[in-house]
Amino acid sequence: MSIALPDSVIAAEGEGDLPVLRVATALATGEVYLHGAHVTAWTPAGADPVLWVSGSARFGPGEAIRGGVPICFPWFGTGREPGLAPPAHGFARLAPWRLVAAEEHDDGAVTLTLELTAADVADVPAAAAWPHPFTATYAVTFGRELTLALTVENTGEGEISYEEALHTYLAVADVRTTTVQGLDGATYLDKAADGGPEPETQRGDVTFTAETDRVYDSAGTAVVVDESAGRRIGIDKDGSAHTVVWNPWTDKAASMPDYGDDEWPTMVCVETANALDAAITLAPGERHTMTARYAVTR
Ligand SMILES: O=P(O)(O)OC[C@H]1O[C@@H](O)[C@H](O)[C@@H](O)[C@@H]1O
Repeated sequence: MSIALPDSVIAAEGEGDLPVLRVATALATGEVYLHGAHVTAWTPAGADPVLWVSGSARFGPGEAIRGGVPICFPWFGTGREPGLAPPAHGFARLAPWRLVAAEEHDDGAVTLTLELTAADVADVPAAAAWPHPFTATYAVTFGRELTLALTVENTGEGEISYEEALHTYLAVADVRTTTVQGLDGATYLDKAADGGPEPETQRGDVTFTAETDRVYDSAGTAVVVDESAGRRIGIDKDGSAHTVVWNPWTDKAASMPDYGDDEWPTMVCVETANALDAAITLAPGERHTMTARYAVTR
């Protein structure tokens, strides 16, 4: 099925010859690859790019793009059961999503809707580990705000359970002078700590002085305060019990082949997620939507 595109959207060949949709409106520009339904760019008019993509990112079948907004589904990290990973973070970011709708709204914002079903992942090797019927629908709205809404429907006859994250890589001038507000008092699991899985409690704003890899119990708004750039990125959300904050710092950066050794100061991931004990369980016919909205302010 070919979908009619508004004038503000073009279909093109992107990096690695992968199909990409590029949006250009008076409000913003943006880009989404069908591979992984991966949003790789969003730049509101008059602003600097908000999403970060590594200069070493790999674009190709079987590769997850390093940067932008990878979709983690139906597991997060290594998942809650043995036998899911590798790959980390599920198969959705490796899968061929389909464009099912493209709409320009009266205010000039553009929504691209992509879909992935169990049938679409028949040839994705990692999907064999989670053999459940589902339909995932991802509505991406590029405007003065970026809105990402991931809906998963259980189309089978048994219960399904999954984890999910919108693993957003945000561009910052210097992570060492960046803070994340909104998580004060939240408990978190520190995946970077040697001390084990005991939850800790956030005191004040999150600052970055070492590898940071934390899953916060937080359903509320977070704000990335990028002091050196003089801008703030607000992340408002619905249907999400966790906020994950990640920066690999030096050693982990050096260990990743698709991430430049010196790139770590220029990004921070603030992820809208339902992981671990907040995994979503759906009865047959049920659906769940997780939404993240990003806005830039000075
Ligand atoms: O390298 P990946 O699979 O894209 O994952 C990047 C990071 O993603 C984060 O969400 C995880 O908490 C980290 O542990 C992980 O290292």
